[in-house]
Amino acid sequence: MPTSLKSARTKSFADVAQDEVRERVLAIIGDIRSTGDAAVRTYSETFDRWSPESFRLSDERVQEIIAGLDPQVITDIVFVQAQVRGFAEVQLASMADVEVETLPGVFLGHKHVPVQSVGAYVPGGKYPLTASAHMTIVTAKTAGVPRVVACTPPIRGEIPAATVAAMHLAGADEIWILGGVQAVAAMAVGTETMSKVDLIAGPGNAYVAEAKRQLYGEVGIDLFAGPTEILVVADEHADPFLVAVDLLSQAEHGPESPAVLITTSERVGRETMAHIEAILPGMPTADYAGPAWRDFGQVTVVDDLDEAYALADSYAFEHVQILTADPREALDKMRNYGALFLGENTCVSYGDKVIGTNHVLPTLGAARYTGGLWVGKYLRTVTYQEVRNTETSGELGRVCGRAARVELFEGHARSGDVRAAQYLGDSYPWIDEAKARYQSPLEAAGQA
Ligand SMILES: NC(=O)c1ccc[n+]([C@@H]2O[C@H](COP(=O)([O-])OP(=O)(O)OC[C@H]3O[C@@H](n4cnc5c(N)ncnc54)[C@H](O)[C@@H]3O)[C@@H](O)[C@H]2O)c1
Ligand SMILES: [Zn+2]
Repeated sequence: MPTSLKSARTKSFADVAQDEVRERVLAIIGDIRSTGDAAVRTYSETFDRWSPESFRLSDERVQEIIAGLDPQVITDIVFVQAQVRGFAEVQLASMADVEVETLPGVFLGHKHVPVQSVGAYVPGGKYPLTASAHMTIVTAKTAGVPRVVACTPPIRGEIPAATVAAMHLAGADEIWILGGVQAVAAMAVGTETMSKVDLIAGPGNAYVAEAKRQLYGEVGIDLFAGPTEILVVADEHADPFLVAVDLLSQAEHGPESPAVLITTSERVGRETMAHIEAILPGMPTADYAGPAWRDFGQVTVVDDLDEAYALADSYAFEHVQILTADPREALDKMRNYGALFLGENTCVSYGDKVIGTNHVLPTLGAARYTGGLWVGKYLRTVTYQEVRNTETSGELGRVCGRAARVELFEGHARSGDVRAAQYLGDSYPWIDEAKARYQSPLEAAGQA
């Protein structure tokens, strides 16, 4: 039986705030839909105190911003983008186009066609999330998306220079300093200055994630990627100090970010909690990490690792870190997670910032039905068919006629009938009657 050493104060952020978020987002989208750029500007002023002449940066401005950066920042961006691109290319190569002959002369196939325009949302309200530019833009460009519009908010009234550099180096075609619902809505519905996109990708806070959710259908979205979540599965071999550091690394994203430890060792659970209390006071981002841990932090002791995996699966969390003697076991035993981090030599921060797997990942249980952002999310798998054998076409026509009439679809059935008649000589009274009633328009004109 699981024993709780620390439970969350409130069940989840979704339970406490979702209604308020939903209504506010609905109103903002409605305003942007009706008054376009004017509403975008008003909301940018209200939420970000940001109202430049143009929200879109010119190429010259982008070059100036890049020139002002420490060269090491650029070198690191280039390194990380190479990791993200390299892995995305391997994933792309795993997606073969197919064509198969299923019956004599029947050719069925699928192709992967890139989405033609993408809006990449790069968060930046609390932190300038430079790495999100690699994740959304490099991956879109690897998929072959021709137009990528990149949006990020100003941070405390300033343009986030490293993020702009990352957007440019990733291959963004347009760079806009615009955040929140106003950016997502402008990209989805279009305004006087923004031409709308086909799909919006990228993570964000509860408002951004909700805006994508509400606009889905009108525009494509990658997935529901809201406030960060971390869950650690640890056995008695885990180092409680490391567990504490890694839990706080994700709690710092914001006060609504849950951090959960499931362990087979009560000692590891208690020592981790004590380390967290000791680390927090000296942590510059304690204003976010502290409340996140206090309100949404959980520690549960279970009897064995199978119970730990089952409990972890029930959370379906974004990030799941396995700190056990045999971390790879989780690959076979776990089902619900956005990304797995196996063993103490890696961590969620590597996934977030450097290693090359995508950090845009499902939250709030979305891991039950989707993985994270990857090159495949920017591709549409479209099918085609061709029948090169008339006899097979006639035989399919007979089946089509019968199958469609079961559904009372006479029109569908007739498309099958005409082919069965033409290629196999079948006769259908409706064809004879329709042909008898037919009058050629040329003859009709001649008679008049
Ligand atoms: N799931 C993932 O893959 C993933 C990855 C990275 C980051 N994240 C999450 O992204 C989020 C980033 O959040 P952030 O806030 O720092 O940046 P953000 O860019 O997502 O949001 C900032 C914007 O929120 C808007 N906003 C702020 N308060 C508002 C209000 N009261 N009403 C309406 N709009 C408001 C503002 O317009 C601002 O531009 C974090 O929650 C982080 O955990 C998720
Ligand atoms: Zn993180």
